[in-house]
Amino acid sequence: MIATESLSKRFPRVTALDRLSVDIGAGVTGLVGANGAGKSTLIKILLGLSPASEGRAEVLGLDVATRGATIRERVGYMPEHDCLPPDVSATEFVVHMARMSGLPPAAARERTADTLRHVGLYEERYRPIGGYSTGMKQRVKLAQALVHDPQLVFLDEPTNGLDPVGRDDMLALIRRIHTDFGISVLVTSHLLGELERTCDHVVVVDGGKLLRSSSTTDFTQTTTTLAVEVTDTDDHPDGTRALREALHARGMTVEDGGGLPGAGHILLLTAQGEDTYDLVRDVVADLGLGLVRMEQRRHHISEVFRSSDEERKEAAGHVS
Ligand SMILES: Nc1ncnc2c1ncn2[C@@H]1O[C@H](COP(=O)(O)OP(=O)(O)OP(=O)(O)O)[C@@H](O)[C@H]1O
Repeated sequence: MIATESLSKRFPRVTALDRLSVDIGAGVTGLVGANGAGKSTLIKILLGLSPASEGRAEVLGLDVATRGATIRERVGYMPEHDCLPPDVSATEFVVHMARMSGLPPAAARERTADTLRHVGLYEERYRPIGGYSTGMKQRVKLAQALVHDPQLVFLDEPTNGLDPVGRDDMLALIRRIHTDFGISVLVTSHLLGELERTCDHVVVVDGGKLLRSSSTTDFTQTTTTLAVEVTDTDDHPDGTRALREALHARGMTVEDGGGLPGAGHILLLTAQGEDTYDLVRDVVADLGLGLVRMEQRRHHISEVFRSSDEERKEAAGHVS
């Protein structure tokens, strides 16, 4: 769907993209990076709206440097910032955008009604956009990106400014764009957790460079770390501590489950094969504790950032 080869974009004071080479296939792909990482710049280059300084890129097999107009016919774009006219209704605006994309009047009206229904804006479609909530405005922006039935959509920070419920609704909607209509999605966010849940594939950029590109399942692959949680008992009012001490006594290295939900009651230890499970089970039973859970931990995407930060700090340390 998208391929870039050593793509760079330099502004006078900053390099927004730095020799980025990445291949993105069909499905829902998350483009994640902190503010200023170069996400919006990449989208503008892929749409043929902004020229690259170096390198090349293709979208749907079309060269972005020469085929921008054709790319924009086949790709929908939801920009990050508010860009909606306040005085017109969602219907008027989306019909206008459909006409701009080349749909005849009747088809534009029909597609607009269908798309607004799909994004959950049907009831309010004749009210002026100026009176809409942030969530409703985001849906109008999404509808105009979808109205001409594109093969691919670029969604730039679609959950920006939404409350947690609004975020979840938007993420579910994004997933359905692919499952219900077969449209592939490139969605940007600076929030890792939401991409972990929504995307098939995640591309991580940092300072305009590619940090990692892999399937979400690869990101969240299981580790050799076991998370163990036990109950307290009358004999052991702090069951977690009792277990930690007992495992220590058997030569195991045990850490507190710091960043995990319910932290404090969770112990982390490295599994040395199947025997570790049996050992933990036996120690828990000997102490008379209840075993709430014992599971292999999964990686979180945020760890990719943490380890790259650590690498940077380490590199800086070596220089100084
Ligand atoms: N037109 C421009 N002129 C000069 N610098 C720019 C321009 N557009 C972007 N930049 C700079 O390029 C870098 C990358 O910006 P970009 O908007 O692509 O980041 P982003 O990852 O989309 O972050 P955000 O979500 O905050 O928009 C930033 O340092 C930004 O200040």
